[in-house]
Amino acid sequence: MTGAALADTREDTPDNNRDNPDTPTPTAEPEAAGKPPGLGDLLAPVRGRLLAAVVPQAAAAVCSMVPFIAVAELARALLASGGPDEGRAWAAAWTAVAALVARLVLYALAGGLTHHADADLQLGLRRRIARHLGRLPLGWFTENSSGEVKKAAGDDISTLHHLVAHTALEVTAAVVAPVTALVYLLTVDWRLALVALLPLLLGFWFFKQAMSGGDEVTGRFFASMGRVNAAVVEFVHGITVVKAYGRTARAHRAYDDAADDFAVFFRDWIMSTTRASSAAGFALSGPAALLVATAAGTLFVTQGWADAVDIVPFVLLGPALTGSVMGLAQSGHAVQGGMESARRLHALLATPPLPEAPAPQPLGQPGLVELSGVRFGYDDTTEVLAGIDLTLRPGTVTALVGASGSGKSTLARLVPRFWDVTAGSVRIGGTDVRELASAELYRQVSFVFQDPHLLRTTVRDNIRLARPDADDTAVEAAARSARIHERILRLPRGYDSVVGDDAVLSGGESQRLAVARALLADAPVLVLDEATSFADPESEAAVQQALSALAAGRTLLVIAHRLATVRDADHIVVLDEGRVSEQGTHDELLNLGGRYARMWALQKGDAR
Ligand SMILES: Nc1ncnc2c1ncn2[C@@H]1O[C@H](COP(=O)(O)OP(=O)(O)OP(=O)(O)O)[C@@H](O)[C@H]1O
Repeated sequence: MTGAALADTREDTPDNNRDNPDTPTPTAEPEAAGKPPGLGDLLAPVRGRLLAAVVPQAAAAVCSMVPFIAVAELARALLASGGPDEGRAWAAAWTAVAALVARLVLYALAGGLTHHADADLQLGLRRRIARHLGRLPLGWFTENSSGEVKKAAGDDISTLHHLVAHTALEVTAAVVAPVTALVYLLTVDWRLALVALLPLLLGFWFFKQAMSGGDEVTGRFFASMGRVNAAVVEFVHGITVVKAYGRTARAHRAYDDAADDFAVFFRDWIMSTTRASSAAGFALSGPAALLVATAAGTLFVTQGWADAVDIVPFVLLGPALTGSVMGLAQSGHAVQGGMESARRLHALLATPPLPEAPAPQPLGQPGLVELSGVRFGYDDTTEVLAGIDLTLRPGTVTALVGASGSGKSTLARLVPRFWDVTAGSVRIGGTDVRELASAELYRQVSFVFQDPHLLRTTVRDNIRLARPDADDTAVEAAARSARIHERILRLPRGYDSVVGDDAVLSGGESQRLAVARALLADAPVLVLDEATSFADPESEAAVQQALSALAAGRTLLVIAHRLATVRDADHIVVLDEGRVSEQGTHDELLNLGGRYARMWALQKGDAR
């Protein structure tokens, strides 16, 4: 991906500002002092609307009980001992109709309010995340997988949808409807009403039994499930190695063991909770409520404690007392899921961005890159670069070579400010990269790394990503220089072929496409880290030659493992454990007879 292209997605700039105390500290999303932010903080922007939605929802829940109450009253009016009361019967019927209409309107109002709030919340969160991602150090993206970002920006925000749009309303209805029924039943016969509550109390008790040790069991469930998933992922990822080395049976066994452990745990868990949860389910079911209402009603009537007609309301409304409790358990799960998502979203939003210089400085001589006293470590314990002084001049190619792990890629990535130095400075055109506006920085530096990222669009648009207005001649010239033009012409639709669709490219071809893209971006500084490593030696040499020709007026920093491809570089820098151990031209370094000369002899021997 070219720097110029990335510039569009970034707004701000330097973190790790240990060297630069004047620069403001990174502005991660604020957190309440002492308390980790949670779901409540995330929902704060829509809290008012959610509360406003609860009012019509509560009224709708009352209205949902009114038709049952009306039917009960209708029965009592028609079956009254003094004969049918026609006026009361009609009043009950009309009340039922009015309540049904009101319920419809109120539900729509409440649902509209929460869905509106949900849409705003999602939009706001997605914008915040996109803005925040654009301000994170580029290095953050090398350490955090796109899967994690997708989970937060996509899945976690979607999880919040159910919570915001539905859960508050479901909980309100699940509480208000039974309370309405209970209040009415208390007015009919308070003794029978208390008896009708028995299934609810029993159900709660059994439910509590079923859930005992819930946190511990849930923890074990996820741990066990995690082991199964890890075994599957390991098996699938390593399938080629596993097969090639004939270890299929062993890899299978790891998966079998994890699956067996999970099966044993799950069986024990289900066995231990099945009885209690089934009993809870039965106690809270409609038939149990009916059974209690009719049995208690029969007793009351036969004992002369109540009129037969007063049993009707209990038969009609008894099931409503318990019907919504199981739904409440589901809502509990939704809240738990929402809290988990909120935690992840907050973690992402709390990642410190690179601070942007308050007053960005203008650029001096474009293309001049100076590293002075550069020290850097990914953590506080290990120093990867231990004092680098280096000048990359416009019009020259500088090659970084050295053993694996000597810090070449780290050094190259400090130029486009993937991270900030721990000490020292990186200057472009005389200005510290921390003092440059990020858009300016990415106009100055393009980079191509070993694993180029191509977008699922036409080859042409992939090449002109950084300069969408570039004409076809310019695109083709860049492709020619990167030695990929001929290959593109052989694609089914040439430059209009779509990557991943009818443009299926090898690793080396993708890299050359990325090089073409970087060339077209035309930044004064070009950083290439193993950018042609997948290419065969012949085309790698050809691309490197083309790049050298293009170096006129540009500053090139090249990392290549094959020394033959950089022997013509103007300046070769040998890194050893984070320090420059030798530097000079190919011939100078060979004459020196040091590390470079040994590496060269070794690679020449290999080549023979
Ligand atoms: N993102 C990272 N987080 C933590 N440590 C890292 C990270 N990237 C590299 N390192 C460590 O920093 C050291 C230097 O790595 P670097 O990739 O810069 O070396 P290199 O010379 O480019 O190696 P190679 O030639 O194998 O690519 C290594 O010890 C590596 O493990």
